[in-house]
Amino acid sequence: MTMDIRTVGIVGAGQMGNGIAHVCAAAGLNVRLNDVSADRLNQGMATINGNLARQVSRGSISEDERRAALDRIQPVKTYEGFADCDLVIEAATENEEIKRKILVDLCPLVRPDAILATNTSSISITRLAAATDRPERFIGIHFMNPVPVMQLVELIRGIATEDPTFEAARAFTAKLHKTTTVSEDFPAFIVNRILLPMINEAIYVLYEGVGSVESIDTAMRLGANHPMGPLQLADFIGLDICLSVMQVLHDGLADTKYRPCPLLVKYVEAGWLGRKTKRGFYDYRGENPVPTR
Ligand SMILES: CC(=O)CC(=O)SCCNC(=O)CCNC(=O)[C@H](O)C(C)(C)COP(=O)(O)OP(=O)(O)OC[C@H]1O[C@@H](n2cnc3c(N)ncnc32)[C@H](O)[C@@H]1OP(=O)(O)O
Ligand SMILES: NC(=O)C1=CN([C@@H]2O[C@H](COP(=O)(O)OP(=O)(O)OC[C@H]3O[C@@H](n4cnc5c(N)ncnc54)[C@H](OP(=O)(O)O)[C@@H]3O)[C@@H](O)[C@H]2O)C=CC1
Repeated sequence: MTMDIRTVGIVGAGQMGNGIAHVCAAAGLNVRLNDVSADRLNQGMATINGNLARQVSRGSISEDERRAALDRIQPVKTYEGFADCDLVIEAATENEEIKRKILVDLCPLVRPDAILATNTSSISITRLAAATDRPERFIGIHFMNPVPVMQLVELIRGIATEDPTFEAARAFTAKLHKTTTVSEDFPAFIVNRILLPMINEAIYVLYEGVGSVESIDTAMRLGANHPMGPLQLADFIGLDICLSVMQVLHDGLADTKYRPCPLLVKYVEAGWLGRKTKRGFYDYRGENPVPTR
């Protein structure tokens, strides 16, 4: 019988973690949300509240539904708070060492039958599974940003992932009214294998002086009907994540076509990570975003 996921733990209350918490709570699931500091947790809860309030003001949910969803999310300071979870999703920083440490620390504190998942954008599911005590109950559940809006979730099995784990993950994403696609466990899976080289190429176009930030974004918005220009999207995703995905592609596929653009490296080294640090290819500190090149 397929495991019924009712209580979900989430590690990381950043833009993805809080988005996943939002959609789970809105779908009636109980959520336990964890992050490294009380500050980060409070920021995550405030973002969820803001996004739910916007849904109320647009009439897509009622005030009672907003309050009920918020009440279903319990911030937890330690992994002991995950003791009653059926599923725990790791959605922390895109860094393999950090993710492995989280998984190692988590395992003794969650139920032996609980499923563990990662929202990684690019890292091998099989390698992350090997850091756990239950590779057969480990899977990639890759949400897209912004989670409350984007329809797709990629499911990625590691080499050891068993069928009941896959079926439980599929039933869970169906409860969230998302559409799933299945990807094999290759670097960056399907969406990011295609999307991130396009973004990296846009940064090369900027680096080589072919166009300005504004002309590149306008070209792709109006010339290819993309909802956001590639540099605007890079800032939205986070330049640290973009760089990390390109590094995983470059290392994992050993092809120079995936070489991260040196300008992307420079922005990340400067701490200009996009919207989350208020500066990236655009400066967000004023009323309207201003291109930084
Ligand atoms: C890196 C990875 O591993 C994988 C990835 O996720 S790659 C990134 C994938 N995402 C994309 O490519 C996003 C591209 N951009 C878009 O689709 C659109 O610009 C967008 C949906 C983000 C915003 O669309 P828009 O029409 O400009 O915005 P707007 O009209 O203000 O909002 C549309 C809806 O989105 C919601 N929304 C917008 N931004 C949001 C956010 N950050 N969080 C939550 N909800 C948001 C709004 O509340 C609104 O909801 P309702 O329809 O229920 O009222
Ligand atoms: N951004 C995107 O568009 C998408 C990202 N993803 C993936 O989702 C994951 C999260 O990304 P995103 O939400 O954007 O990143 P963010 O940087 O917004 O959030 C990551 C959060 O994890 C926290 N964190 C770091 N270490 C730990 C830890 N040991 N325990 C608990 N929390 C921790 C960070 O805290 P602090 O900042 O204090 O270190 C931060 O609050 C990544 O794997 C990313 O690749 C997937 C799809 C889309």
